[in-house]
Amino acid sequence: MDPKLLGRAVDLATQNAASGQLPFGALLVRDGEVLATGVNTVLRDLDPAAHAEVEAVRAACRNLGTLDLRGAEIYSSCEPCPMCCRAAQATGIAVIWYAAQATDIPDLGYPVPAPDVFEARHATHAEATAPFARYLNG
Ligand SMILES: Nc1ccnc(=O)[nH]1
Repeated sequence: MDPKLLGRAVDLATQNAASGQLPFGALLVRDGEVLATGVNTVLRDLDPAAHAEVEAVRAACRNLGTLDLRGAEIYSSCEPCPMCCRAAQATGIAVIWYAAQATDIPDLGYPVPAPDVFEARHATHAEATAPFARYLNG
């Protein structure tokens, strides 16, 4: 953990807030090198997935031309949500360092309230696995 990098993530969040965006920022770092940064652009882009951490992961993948970010870590201004953790995990990232805790976040007027129970529901379909076969068989 490099406290300077955590400070840079917090600074990014403050700058983002100064431009009217939600107050979150993140750096993606490997071997002490900042590979990418991200800020929350959910409001500007009307994109509910545009969290700072996700934007940093996207930028790093684009910059490096790979989906493999193993060995990298994220420094975030704030505790990451499950979506950001999974996006980072999907690229091989194992650690997100964060400054503010979820309990520190005041009511920002966003996100909308989540349902008490969320379900991904299975429905039987005869061709459900056809896309996989098509992909593998060309
Ligand atoms: N940690 C975070 C919480 C909410 N939004 C973000 O972009 N990041």
